[in-house]
Formats: sequence, C-alpha cells, structure tokens
Amino acid sequence: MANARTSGTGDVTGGRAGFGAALRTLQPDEWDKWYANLLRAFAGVVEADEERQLWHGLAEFDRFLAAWDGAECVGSAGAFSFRLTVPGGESVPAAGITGVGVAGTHRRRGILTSMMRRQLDDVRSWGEPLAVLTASEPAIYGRYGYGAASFQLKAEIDTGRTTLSVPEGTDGVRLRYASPVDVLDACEAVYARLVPGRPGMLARRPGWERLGTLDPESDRGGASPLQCVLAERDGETVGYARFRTKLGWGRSGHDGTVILSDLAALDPAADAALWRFLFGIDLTTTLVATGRPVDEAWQYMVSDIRRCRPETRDALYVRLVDVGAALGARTYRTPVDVVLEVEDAFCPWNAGRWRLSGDAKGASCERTRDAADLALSVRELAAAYLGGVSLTALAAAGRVRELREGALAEASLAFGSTVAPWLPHGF
Ligand SMILES: CC(=O)SCCNC(=O)CCNC(=O)[C@H](O)C(C)(C)COP(=O)(O)OP(=O)(O)OC[C@H]1O[C@@H](n2cnc3c(N)ncnc32)[C@H](O)[C@@H]1OP(=O)(O)O
Repeated sequence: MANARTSGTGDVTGGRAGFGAALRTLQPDEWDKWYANLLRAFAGVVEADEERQLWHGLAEFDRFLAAWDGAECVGSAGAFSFRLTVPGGESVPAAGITGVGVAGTHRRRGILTSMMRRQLDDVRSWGEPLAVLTASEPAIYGRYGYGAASFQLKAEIDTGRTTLSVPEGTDGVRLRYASPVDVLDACEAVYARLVPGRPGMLARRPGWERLGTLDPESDRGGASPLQCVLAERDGETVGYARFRTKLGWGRSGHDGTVILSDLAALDPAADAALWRFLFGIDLTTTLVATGRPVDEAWQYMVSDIRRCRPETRDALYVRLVDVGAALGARTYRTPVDVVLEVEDAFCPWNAGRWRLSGDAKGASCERTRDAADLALSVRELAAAYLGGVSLTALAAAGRVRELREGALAEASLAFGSTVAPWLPHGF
C-alpha cells in the first residue's frame, strides 16, 4: 500500500487526536476517504485500480484507524495481523503497521503521535508481542521505540562483464517459462517452505500471494509485463523468479535490462540455476535486483562483485510491544543469562529490569529485581532482536551500556543469527 489497519468494536470510541481531531476505528464505508488521505500524504500519486482493489481486499477494518476533522479524513494508520519468523523459526504474532499518513494541512500537530499511542495500546491489548513496519523516512519511528532490524540489498549487475560460478547440481535443474498467475499456487508453496528458515519473513495469509503478481501497466516504466520462470526437479517446483525485461540500445548494440521482482528457491542448485538464467538473458547487459537478502548466495558466485554495485539500506523496523513475550519467543545462538535494564518512555509497561535466560532450544524472559548487566533502550533491543544488528556494534555507538564485564560479548554472540534477517516484501 502507499502503506495501511485498528482495533475495537468498530464503534466510534477512539480518543482525540493531536489538536482535537477525532480518532476512531475505520468503518468499511469510509475506505475511499481514508485511502484518498493516504495517497495525498504520499504526494498524491494515483495507484492503479488493480493495486487499490488488492489493498482494499486485504484491509482489516477493525484494525485500521482514521483521524477526522469534521467529515474530512486527515489521518490514517493500520495494523495487519501478521506472523513474523524470529531466530529459531518460531512464527510470532506481529502487527504490520501500514498506511500511515497525515494531511499536509494538519501536519506537526501531534496526529501521528496520537495514532501511534492508540495503535500500540491496541496491539498490546490484542496480545501481539511485536509491531513491525517499513518507514518512508527513517527519522520518524525511533521516538515510538521502533528500531531498524533488517536490511536489504540492491545490486545493479553488469552481466556483460560478470560471470557466475555455480555449485554442483545446477545443471540438473530444469527451467521453464510459465504465466505468473497460472503458477501462483506452486510459487506460494515454495515461499511458505522458506518462511521458518529466515528471521524477518512473513507467513502470508490467503490473498497476500497476489501481491507478487500485481502488474499494472502504469508501474512498468516501459518494461515488459511480469514474466515468470519456474525451477523444477523431478517434476517438482523448487524455485521461481519473477522479472521484467526492458530493451535498450547503446553505442555497441543492445543493452537491455532485467528487472528482478522476486526470486525464491528451496536449495542452492535451484537458486543458482535461476540466477544464471537471469544473468544470461539475450539482448540484456544489466540485471537490477532490489530488496534482496544481504547475505544472498549469488554474491559469492560472481567473478567481480564490484561490477555488481551492491548497496544496502534499512528495511524492517521492529517494535517490542511486550519485551518479555518477544524475547522469550526466540532462541539464542549460544547460552545466555543476562539482566537487561530497558528504557521505554513510550510504552512504560516494558521499562525496568528483565532476566533473559536461553539457548538454542528456547528462552524465558521475566521481571527481576537483580542488578542489571546491560542497559539499553527498547529501540536498540528491537534493532538487535532479529539477529541482524550486533549489540557490540550498538555499544560502540554508545547505545548499549555494559554494567557487568563480559555480559556484552555473551549477549551479542547469543542474539546473532546465522542467516541474515530479511523482509521479503513491503506492506
Ligand atoms: C509505516 C508507514 O506507513 S510509513 C509512512 C509514513 N507516511 C509518510 O511519510 C507520508 C508523508 N508524511 C506524513 O503523512 C506525516 O508528515 C507523518 C505521518 C510522517 C507525520 O505526521 P504528523 O502528524 O505531522 O506527526 P506529529 O505531529 O505527530 O509529529 C510527531 C513528532 O515526529 C516528528 N516528525 C514528524 N514527521 C517527521 C519526519 N518526516 N521526519 C522527522 N521527524 C518527523 C515531529 O517533528 C514531532 O516531533 P516532536 O515530538 O519532537 O515534536
């Protein structure tokens, strides 16, 4: 969505937003006004009907909020009901914050803050330990306790001058073109099998798979319609790539571009077969891949990583709504037993000391009066939560204080993940 969901009975019961605008749960017949406010907040860019209908179908109205100035919708925010993979593979209920926008005429009067307040109270009352979002601007959400917990990779690969060295078994994978819509179920089954294996992935409820085949002409920028190639072994689908191609003509001839939209594979050979295919499409010399995992294997198969121009940027922001439940839901790479002194001004129910004890099999995180070993804010704890940001690095930035010698190294090692966290798509 230009990003969008709230709780309650559906009654007009919310609080007063900021300067006195009324904040309440969105009613289905208010969708058009709500969505119009959101699109206007995002510079007024009009979304294709196909996309608008998809978001309307996915909206969970009892979890979406609207702020009103009379009959005018001036604020929007929503909270999808997701499940997020955490280190260890557990799928934890997480509110997927979306659709946040305040009318330009009503900005900087506290409407966002009142929506964030109501939303986090709601999420807590629903018993969901986490809230997650992607931020239009990184500076907005730290004040509400969100920390950047996963990152994504972008690459613009010069496929004319970069070769791939693929692992054993790659030649045994069969590739075939298919209509993206016709093979959606097979692709979704591949995706579902990958979800438990990587922190940050979202278990998709029925309907969400259609996000992967949205293909409005207005979004193609002159490129082809969405194409799909399936990877198969022994008749079974073991991976897929969805992409567009755009023809180009330079001084030396054709120099088209492959624009990767999505790729998933169940094993290294299937993954390599799909990347090798994308590298070799005739009449193209550039492959643009965005939103990929930062530790994705192709980077270690290429002859010249510099010609792939890799860049990383922040992706998923996490908020620990219930520190005890969130830390107790994941596992820890090495045994850990530390007392954390947590600062949380926006959700004071989290503030204070927690004893975290756990290992690779499970963990518990309970209130304690024991002396603290580490002190940090809930935002830093959220950044480290999925195992992609090190507590040692946060301490070096002055964001974590070690109060017992050795506690930082112990916790930092334990919190890390062997697979980088990754958010597979926006919402
Ligand atoms: C998950 C998502 O949907 S992300 C999408 C977020 N939406 C957008 O970017 C659309 C365009 N922007 C907007 O709609 C609005 O400007 C919003 C939602 C970002 C902010 O709404 P407002 O109602 O103006 O925010 P509010 O008045 O509550 O400000 C709260 C605080 O955040 C600060 N703040 C607000 N927006 C920003 C920003 N873009 N960058 C940095 N700080 C900001 C304010 O200065 C204020 O700080 P203070 O508490 O120190 O005084």
